[in-house]
Amino acid sequence: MAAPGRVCGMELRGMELRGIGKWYRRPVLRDVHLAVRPGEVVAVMGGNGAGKSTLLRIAAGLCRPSAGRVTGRHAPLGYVPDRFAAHQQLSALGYLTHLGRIRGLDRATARNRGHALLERFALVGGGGSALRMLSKGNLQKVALAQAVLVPPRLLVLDEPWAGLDAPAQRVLGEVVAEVANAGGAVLLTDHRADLVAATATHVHHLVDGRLS
Ligand SMILES: Nc1ncnc2c1ncn2[C@@H]1O[C@H](COP(=O)(O)OP(=O)(O)OP(=O)(O)O)[C@@H](O)[C@H]1O
Repeated sequence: MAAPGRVCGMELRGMELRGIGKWYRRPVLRDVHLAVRPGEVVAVMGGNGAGKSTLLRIAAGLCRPSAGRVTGRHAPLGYVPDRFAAHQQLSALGYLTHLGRIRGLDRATARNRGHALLERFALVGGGGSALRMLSKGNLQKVALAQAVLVPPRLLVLDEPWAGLDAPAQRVLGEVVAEVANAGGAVLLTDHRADLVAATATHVHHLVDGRLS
């Protein structure tokens, strides 16, 4: 296992967001500075529309900032969006196997790892369930499983507890801790202060586009 902060003997500074700004019709993010180091679980909290998802999309490289830059975004990246839309006919396990192969795993490894994650999150109906038939909470379990299918060095989670029952919430806490203990950097947002406080090593608040 790699010690936090070191991978292949090379010291990593982790991801840094410097002077991030984002404008749509109005400024959403203003001069945001944020570091997420290996082994850290950094949470960003804020009200509806505060810009949390926008910030996480920029961190994940899915959205360009209007100002500033992101450095140290190391692959593999795991990402759970705020809305995980899966309308495919594929089964949950078929989807994870497919995704694992795209991410460089061989078929057996992708399938075994996908199966183990779905078992761990206790997907109701099992891996054979069609994605489009899954309830919100069960679909969230698949979203989480795909994010850690290949152990990530950067894990970005947008409201990861949404829809999860109590046992799955506990599993999520364990999975996040495992990623951080293996030297991964975790950036997340959620509205549940108790879960965030129990999980994060650092908590920031986004108010009027600025981070405190
Ligand atoms: N693609 C877009 N085009 C225009 N405006 C956008 C876009 N994405 C986000 N916004 C706006 O940016 C603001 C911040 O949205 P964002 O989704 O980042 O907030 P949030 O803090 O994640 O909110 P919530 O807690 O409700 O999920 C909102 O006013 C939203 O309407």
